[in-house]
Amino acid sequence: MASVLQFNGIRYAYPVIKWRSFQNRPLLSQKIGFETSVASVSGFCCKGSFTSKKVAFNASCKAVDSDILEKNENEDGFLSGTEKPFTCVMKFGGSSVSTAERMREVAGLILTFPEERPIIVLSAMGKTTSKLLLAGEKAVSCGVTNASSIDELNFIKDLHIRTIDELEVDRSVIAKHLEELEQLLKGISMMKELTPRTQDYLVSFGECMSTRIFAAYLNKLGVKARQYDAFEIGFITTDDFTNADILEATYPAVAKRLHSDWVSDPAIPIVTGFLGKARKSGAVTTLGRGGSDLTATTIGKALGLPEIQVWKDVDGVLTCDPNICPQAQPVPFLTFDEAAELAYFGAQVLHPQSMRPARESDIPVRVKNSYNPKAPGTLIEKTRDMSEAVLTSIVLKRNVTMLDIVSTRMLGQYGFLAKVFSIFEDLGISVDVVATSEVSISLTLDPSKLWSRELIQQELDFVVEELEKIAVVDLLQSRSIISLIGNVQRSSLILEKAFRVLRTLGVTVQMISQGASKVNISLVVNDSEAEQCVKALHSTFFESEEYAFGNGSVPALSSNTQGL
Ligand SMILES: Nc1ncnc2c1ncn2[C@@H]1O[C@H](COP(=O)(O)OP(=O)(O)O)[C@@H](O)[C@H]1O
Ligand SMILES: N[C@@H](CC(=O)OP(=O)(O)O)C(=O)O
Repeated sequence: MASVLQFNGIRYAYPVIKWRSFQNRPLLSQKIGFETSVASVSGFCCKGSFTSKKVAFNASCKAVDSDILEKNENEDGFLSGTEKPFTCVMKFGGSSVSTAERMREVAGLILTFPEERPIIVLSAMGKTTSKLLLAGEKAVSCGVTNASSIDELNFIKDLHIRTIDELEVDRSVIAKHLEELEQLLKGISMMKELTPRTQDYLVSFGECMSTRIFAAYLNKLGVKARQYDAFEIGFITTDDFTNADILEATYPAVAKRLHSDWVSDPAIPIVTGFLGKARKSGAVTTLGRGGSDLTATTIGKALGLPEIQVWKDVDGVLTCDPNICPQAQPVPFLTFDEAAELAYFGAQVLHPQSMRPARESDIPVRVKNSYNPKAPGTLIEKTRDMSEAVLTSIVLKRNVTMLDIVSTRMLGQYGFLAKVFSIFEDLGISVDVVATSEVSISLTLDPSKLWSRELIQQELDFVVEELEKIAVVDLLQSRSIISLIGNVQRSSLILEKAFRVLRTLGVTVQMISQGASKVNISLVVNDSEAEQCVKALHSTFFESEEYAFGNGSVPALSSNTQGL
């Protein structure tokens, strides 16, 4: 028996007989500790319920015919030449591949699952991206003669050459990139200018080098791997340098390229995270800091994969940033909406846009710890049991600008709101949190937009000037947004508890907003008080005895993880 799915014009045949024979084999998920998730993934690996479950993984996949290729099956029950090449995408962040030792461990982790055929997405090694950005800034003012001795350049060279030597792969793998990187910094110092376009090209060296080293290392181990620069294989983006959006054309292009290469010469793809190619200019773009998560979910959607894994240096998505609350605990389950909101409101652990492709194609995302693979991690899916859920996570976004805008009643109510938002639209500024009354609006401006567009005081002054034509405006800087992500159906309970905490601390909440997403309540406070508030809120919601996730306990470790 075989099933055939059609996706992006490619027909995939699934070996149902073979898959059924996997029934007694530990699943990937079990092996790395996803015990309670087995119910959600069992459909794609075995149980004979393949046809319906598998199709459900990707709405774009279309069941074409279930028996038509039956006669083409080989002895194993596999269809020769039409087997679906990849079983998951695994993204490893900078912290997972920061040294030669870490690269060895990640390779070992991948090889723990010989039955899987993953696509690997890698970020730049460790803090390479931040160092490249700093090197670029220094190059602008250091003078051509000093460009070669910029500290960050030498740090990056040392790190990569040391890694190559320790992994015993050939230095030639990245020699050209190191040479070109130095030339580029000299060019920047000559021009005394670093445009967003050049900046993206500059930081692309990080991912281009880490993937080349890792692919060479796998090949040295005898595991056939092929390196890919995302901007060469169909990642098409807008021309918004430093924060580009992925365009729809990416999905079929990437699927076609990875699939056809596999068919002609099977090898594990090692793809650069974070990078794309601008549709109009053809230049290299980046997807915003942390963008490799988005690369991974884009590949997951493009190929209709059953699972997307993002491997980090923490035990999953936590109840709070562990740098603020060291007692933060992993959240076992999240919905796409919760994860997106959490990321959007500042949790560094996931890229804000990364949930979109996964949600659109309904592919589960797992957040795992490459330093602690036995930890169950976080499973992100479309829905979860919210019956007892209260609060999932607390997120802090600092350095926010807030505007209080009070109408001078020159316009009617709807005219007033429309005019205010058209001013922001014209200036291309995103608004984060909004609270309105008939004659006034309080809102916060998205700080990431401010950074990426270098929205300086002058531009803020211009916004105020425009708004002052119709309103009295108060510009309030150094504010923080505390986002309470959870079950907003229980907002009374959340707010009652939260305000008790804030009253005890003597903190005044300057704005409150309950998002239409129904998973987020945002509170605006002064920057100087924010961290103390988050700690106290975390202690009340997550460290007291009455706390429970309300969605089942953290999945217990599977006995199959013992070998890891
Ligand atoms: N709610 C949260 N849950 C987990 N980690 C968080 C959270 N908020 C902030 N973080 C930080 O995010 C880091 C992981 O994200 P990131 O550095 O982008 O990982 P990677 O580089 O491995 O992709 C953690 O080390 C942690 O310090
Ligand atoms: N290297 C890029 C992209 C990325 O996703 O990195 P990480 O996975 O380490 O967050 C950055 O630092 O932003």
